[in-house]
Amino acid sequence: MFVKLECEVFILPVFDYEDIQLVPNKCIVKSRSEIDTKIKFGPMTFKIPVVPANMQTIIDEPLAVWLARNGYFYIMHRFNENERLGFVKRMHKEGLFASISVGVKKQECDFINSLASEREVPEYITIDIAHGHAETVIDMIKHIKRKLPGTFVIAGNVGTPEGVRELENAGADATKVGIGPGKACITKLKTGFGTGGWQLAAVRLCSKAASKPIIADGGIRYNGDIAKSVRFGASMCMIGSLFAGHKESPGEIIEKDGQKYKTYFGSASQYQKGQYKNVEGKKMLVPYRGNISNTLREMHEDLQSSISYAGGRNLTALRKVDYVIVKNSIFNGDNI
Ligand SMILES: NC(=O)C1=CN([C@@H]2O[C@H](COP(=O)(O)OP(=O)(O)OC[C@H]3O[C@@H](n4cnc5c(N)ncnc54)[C@H](OP(=O)(O)O)[C@@H]3O)[C@@H](O)[C@H]2O)C=CC1
Ligand SMILES: Nc1nc2c(ncn2[C@@H]2O[C@H](COP(=O)(O)O)[C@@H](O)[C@H]2O)c(=O)[nH]1
Repeated sequence: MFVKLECEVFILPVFDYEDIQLVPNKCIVKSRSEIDTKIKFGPMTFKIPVVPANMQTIIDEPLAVWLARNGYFYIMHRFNENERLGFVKRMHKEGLFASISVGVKKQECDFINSLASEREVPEYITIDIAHGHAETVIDMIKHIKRKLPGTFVIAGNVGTPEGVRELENAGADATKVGIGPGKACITKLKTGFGTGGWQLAAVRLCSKAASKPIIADGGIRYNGDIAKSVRFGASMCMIGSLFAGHKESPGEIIEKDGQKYKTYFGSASQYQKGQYKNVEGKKMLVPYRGNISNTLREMHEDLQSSISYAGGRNLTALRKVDYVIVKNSIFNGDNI
């Protein structure tokens, strides 16, 4: 499949995670334990290039504390608006970094002003909007940079090189790429728009235009997709559904036919919004998976293996590997 962009001359390949295989290089380590998966992102360095999605069924304060304490990046969601100042204060009091989300409405500008006047400067602020290539987001980036110049600002979501460039030019320190590839997403069905089905190709296009880090957001279904995101230019991967089923996940536990599940719902679903208006998200059950530390450990180990296949010792090795497009055939007829 190919997409024609703007004029007849540029024809770009379109693919998603399941269409790509990375091509191995000679191994240069004796053990995968020698391999370093750390990533510097903004002012801090983290164990792996992965962040749980800033959604209400994925992250809450106890999990944010655990992640920060254990060397992982986190972004708190923005849906408990009035708790955020206290959250930043509590994280700082514990000697932990504060990473929060904001929207773009008028009261969000006032919230930024209150952080500035209280001298509570979060290390990271993420502007979390469905259609991030917008003047409202540009204004919010400028407002945060004016009031809290020390904060690392992540802005999104976008799905095009033009979106990345405009947000970077407005002052964003990183951009988040992904419109509609999420598991709980129905944007692609309700609006006809987005990067659903070609998210990895969109990450590639956007990263080529970017001069600052990008976060690949949505559509990651297997640990190998993290290596693929890095190959195509992501510095960080935001993941929702793979993190939804844990003991620590805030979603409700449900028992059905003797099996345990947790609920996962979209941030633009009626369950988040409290009403059926401009709904672009749905609710689902995901199988219960036990402790999040096991999943993070497995992601770390799998990424170490990926880097060994890339023929390197750290994440930079992944950026240079060859790849092949194997349209929807990587499963080779197998079901997982
Ligand atoms: N990554 C993705 O693909 C998507 C993610 N989401 C998630 O859902 C949550 C809610 O997002 P969002 O609805 O933006 O947040 P809000 O409901 O806070 O909306 C933010 C502002 O943007 C306006 N707005 C929202 N969508 C559009 C649009 N398509 N065109 C013009 N203005 C718009 C809203 O006004 P009004 O509502 O009056 O239009 C509001 O003023 C976020 O967490 C977001 O990340 C949602 C959809 C897609
Ligand atoms: N279109 C929508 N996208 C949403 C919604 N809520 C969250 N999201 C996005 O999904 C990713 C997580 O994707 P996953 O494939 O890892 O589950 C998240 O980070 C948001 O960008 C929504 O209601 N509609």
